Amino acid sequence: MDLSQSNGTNLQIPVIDLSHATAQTADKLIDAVSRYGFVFVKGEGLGFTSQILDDTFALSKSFFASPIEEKQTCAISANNIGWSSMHTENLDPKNQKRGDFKEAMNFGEFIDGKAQQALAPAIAPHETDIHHFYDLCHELCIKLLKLFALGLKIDPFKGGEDFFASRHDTSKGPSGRILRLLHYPAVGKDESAFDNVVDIRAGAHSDYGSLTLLFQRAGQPGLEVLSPTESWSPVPVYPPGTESDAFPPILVNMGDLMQFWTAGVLKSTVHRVVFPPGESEDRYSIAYFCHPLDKVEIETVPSEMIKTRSEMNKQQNGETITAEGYLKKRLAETYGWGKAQSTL
Ligand SMILES: O=C(O)CCC(=O)C(=O)O
Ligand SMILES: [Fe+2]
Repeated sequence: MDLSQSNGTNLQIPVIDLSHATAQTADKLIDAVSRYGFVFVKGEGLGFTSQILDDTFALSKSFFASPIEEKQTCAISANNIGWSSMHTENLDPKNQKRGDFKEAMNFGEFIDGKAQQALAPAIAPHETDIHHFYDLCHELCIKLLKLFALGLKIDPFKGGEDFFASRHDTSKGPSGRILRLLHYPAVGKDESAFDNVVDIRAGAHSDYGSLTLLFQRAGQPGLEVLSPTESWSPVPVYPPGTESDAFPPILVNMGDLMQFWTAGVLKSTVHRVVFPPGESEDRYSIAYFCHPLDKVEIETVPSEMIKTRSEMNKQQNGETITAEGYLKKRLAETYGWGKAQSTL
């Protein structure tokens, strides 16, 4: 099978309304992420509004349109935060010679309301807004983590609903979470080097953390998910039934750490971003990569649904790994970063 081609089949990723979440909502979520690794969520009370999304995307657009010298003032550092220019990141080094044709701005954790890296002039005046967006993303992740724990029927005497959420409680310590603005520029028709070939903009990969939130824009599709039959399925921006919503539902996917933690019960699915040939509009997206606290030990989840498969979680030497150790290992594998500090 030619994995570079899209086959056009839609995966029908479920859309779940979190407005009045119950145990039944939790079961539906678990069903979706154990099947697809992806789920759309929407609902009242999540804090996201059309205005907030429009403003954050407008900020992203103005940052990426800034002169290169300004963007270079916040160039990416070895701890994975800052601006990465076109072709810097190669998410699929086995199959791609060149890095992805995209640029990104990664924000690490805010400390006392301050970003931990330099901010370019387009962003500096909006530090508080970015911080607010960051917080909304984290609150949604906590809500989802509680529902996952509920759906997995985690032993109430061993953390119950709070099992995952308490391990992501950022008031207790640092974590590797990242808010990422992404820009995929359109390539003019005459310059297109991609005629008749799929123009892959984010190489095939799975995410590293516990879960990822993805915000897409109307009219800017491109995400594809590798289906269990090993074909690429496009993910719509507005899945069926949401077409008249004020803004697209938020796409949630599991990261590799969550798959590892739940012994494969919750799936981390390979995905990529492709650009339609001749598309003249740039694509912008925003991702929030949620991670447990650095010092959290990724120990067996006390759930009967997971126990049977949990022995896979032991490292070869029988010790558990921390969230920080896991992330460093993955970054070192991809970028050759932090090898010296890696705990593995
Ligand atoms: O831009 C997108 O839609 C997806 C980006 C992505 O998968 C990533 O940055 O990990
Ligand atoms: Fe991703």
